[in-house]
Amino acid sequence: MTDLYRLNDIRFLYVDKVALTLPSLSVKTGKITALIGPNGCGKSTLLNMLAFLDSPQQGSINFKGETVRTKKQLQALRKRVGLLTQKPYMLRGTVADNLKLALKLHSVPKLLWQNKINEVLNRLDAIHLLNQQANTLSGGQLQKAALARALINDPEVLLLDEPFSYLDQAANNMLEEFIQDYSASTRNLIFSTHNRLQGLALADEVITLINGSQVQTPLLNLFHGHLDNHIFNTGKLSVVLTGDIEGCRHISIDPHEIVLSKEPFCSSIRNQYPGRVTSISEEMGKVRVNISAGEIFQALITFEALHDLKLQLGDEVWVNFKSNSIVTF
Ligand SMILES: Nc1ncnc2c1ncn2[C@@H]1O[C@H](COP(=O)(O)OP(=O)(O)OP(=O)(O)O)[C@@H](O)[C@H]1O
Repeated sequence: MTDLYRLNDIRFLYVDKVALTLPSLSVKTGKITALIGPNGCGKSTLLNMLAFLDSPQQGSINFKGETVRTKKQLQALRKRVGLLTQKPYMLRGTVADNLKLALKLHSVPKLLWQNKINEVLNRLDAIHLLNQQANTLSGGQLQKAALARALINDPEVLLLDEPFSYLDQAANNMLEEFIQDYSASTRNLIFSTHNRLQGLALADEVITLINGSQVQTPLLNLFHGHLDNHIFNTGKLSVVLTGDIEGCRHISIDPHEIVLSKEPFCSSIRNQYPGRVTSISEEMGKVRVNISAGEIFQALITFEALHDLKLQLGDEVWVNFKSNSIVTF
């Protein structure tokens, strides 16, 4: 199946500051894709590019097999995607007025407007906002109204930039359900979040960005620090690395690669740290255990392992991982 997007050799700059460097990046068709990474890593910049609002200074974007070359193409493609920006902006007038304008810009016959507006607002449980002035909406209501606007023309791709930012628990749950239902309808959805666990839990595919580059790690157990002679020092603990590594600034350890034990291992594992269990929760059929051991580690273990270890909150436990399970960048 053709990729939804294929980006090649991309460089995006704000004046002379490089915001994105992506040698090759693909987004699969019919999936929920999460774009995760810390503040300032380039998520919004990438989403604006995927919405065809901004073009990179270098490289090419291919959408559904079509390589974008001209301004005319960009303008046409903009209409095929829906973007919910991080800080949505609505024009003066009611929510309905804003939705009508979105329909008008897509040349939808007037006859269909009311039905479409009611349908999209009902879908988001927001029909009560229909006649509310846009400038009186709360942060969460504005988010819903803007999501309705992004959805109303049934886009081929829905792009959501940090959609959970201003939501209370109920609205957060509603949006999570919306995203999960969206996947069932085989539409394409890409959302950005700095909440790694939310991204991992909701998405089929995850794209992780650090400092404008894609990294092949889920960013769990991500630690920053300095490398000195195969010892990576985070300031709170020292981690032994092996192999030919030069000047890395970050390490991450896959939570599946962390082995927990009640006693220290007498084995070749070089990285062993005593800690204390700070939380235990179920996650996607496994058990996530957080351990405070200098740094906070997250381990994903089986229910059998939890049972065998008889782990409880507050228990002392050893965090163990092999040097070759550490990703450096
Ligand atoms: N208009 C702009 N002019 C100059 N620099 C910008 C501009 N917009 C973003 N940047 C810079 O580009 C980098 C990427 O920003 P971007 O907004 O894409 O990151 P982000 O991952 O979406 O961040 P956040 O999670 O805080 O929204 C940052 O260093 C940011 O300061």
